[in-house]
Amino acid sequence: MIGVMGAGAFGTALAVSLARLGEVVALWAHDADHVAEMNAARENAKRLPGVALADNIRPTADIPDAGPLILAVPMQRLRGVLETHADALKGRLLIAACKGIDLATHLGPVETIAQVIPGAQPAILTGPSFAADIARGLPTALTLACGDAVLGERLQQALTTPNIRIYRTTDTHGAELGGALKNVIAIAAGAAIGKGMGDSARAALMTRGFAEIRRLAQARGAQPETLMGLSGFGDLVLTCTSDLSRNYRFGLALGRGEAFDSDTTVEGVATARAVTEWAGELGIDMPICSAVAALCAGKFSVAEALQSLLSRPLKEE
Ligand SMILES: NC(=O)C1=CN([C@@H]2O[C@H](COP(=O)(O)OP(=O)(O)OC[C@H]3O[C@@H](n4cnc5c(N)ncnc54)[C@H](O)[C@@H]3O)[C@@H](O)[C@H]2O)C=CC1
Ligand SMILES: O=C(CO)COP(=O)(O)O
Repeated sequence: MIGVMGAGAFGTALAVSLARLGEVVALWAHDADHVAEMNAARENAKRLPGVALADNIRPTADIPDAGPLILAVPMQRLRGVLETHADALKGRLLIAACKGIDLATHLGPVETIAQVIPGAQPAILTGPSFAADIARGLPTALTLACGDAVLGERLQQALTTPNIRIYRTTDTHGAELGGALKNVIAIAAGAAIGKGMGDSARAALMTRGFAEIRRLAQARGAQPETLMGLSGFGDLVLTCTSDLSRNYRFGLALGRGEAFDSDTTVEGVATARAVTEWAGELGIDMPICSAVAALCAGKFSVAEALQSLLSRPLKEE
C-alpha cells in the first residue's frame, strides 16, 4: 500500500499513475466532504476533473498506518499538516512532492519533515511534470532525492510507474531548492511575456535566474549536477515556457495587468518572499527573486521591476 496525503491536482495525478502498478493507493484528503465526493464520483472533480479514479485508489480521511506516504500538500501547509498528524507520521517513510520554501522557517520540504517528525525518513520526488500530463499517462522523468542511498534506491523502484521514469540522488538540498526556486523565476518569465518584452527577455531571465538558483543552492551545500538535472534546469525550462504552469500564468496576468484566481496554488509567491529574506540573511545576491517578491507584494510595477534589474552595475558573467 502507498499513501498520498493531499488530494490536489498533483497528489491525485500521482495516485492515478501509481495505481497503474496494481497496488492499492490511499488518497488522503483533510476534508471529509471532499473524500465523500471523490468516492461517489470516482473522480477528483475539484482539482483534477475528467480523470477517472481506478478501483484501487481509495479516497480516505484516515492516514494509512503502513507503507510510504507521499506528501502533496502546498508548501505553506506542509508544516501544519506534519504537526497535526505527527503521531501517525513518526518513524514513517515520507516523500515530499511539494515545491517551495516555508515562509516562517526558510526551510524546504525535506528539512521541514526532518525537523518536525522524529525518526522520519524524508525524501523528495520532484522534477518537470504537470499533474495533467502524469494523469493522462504521458511520459515524464523525475528526480527522487533521499539522503539514505539504500532507501533512495528502494523508493526509486517502488515509485517508478509505466509513465514516470525516476532518477535518484542523495542531494536533497539541490533537489528541493531547484524545485522551489524555479517557480519564482517562472513568475518573472510570465511577467516579461505578459508585458510584451519578448522571448529574448525571457531567455535572459531564465539564464540569470538559474545563476541565482545555483548561487543560493550551492551555498546550502547542493551539488551543481543536481541543479543541472531534472529537478533544477529541467523544471525551470518547463515552468518558464508552458501555459500549463500556474506560476507562469500568474506572471502573465501580472504583466498584462489582469486579475488572477486566488484559489489557484501559486507556490512562487511565498517562496519569492522567503528566499529574499533568507538570501538577505546569508548575504547572497538574488536580484530576480527580490524583484519578483517586490512585484508580488505590489511594491513594484512590472516596468519598475525590469528597471531595477537593468540598472544594476555591469559585471562579469
Ligand atoms: N499541479 C502540478 O502540476 C504539480 C504540483 N506540484 C506541487 O504539488 C504541491 C501541491 O500542488 P497541487 O496538488 O497542484 O495543488 P492544488 O491546488 O491542486 O491542491 C492543493 C490541495 O491541498 C489541499 N490542502 C490545502 N490545505 C491543506 C491542509 N492544511 N491539509 C491538507 N490538505 C490541504 C487542498 O484541499 C487541495 O486539495 C505544490 O507544492 C506544487 O508545487 C508539483 C509538481 C506538479
Ligand atoms: O511544478 C510544476 C511542473 O513541474 C507545476 O508548476 P506550477 O505549480 O507552476 O503549475
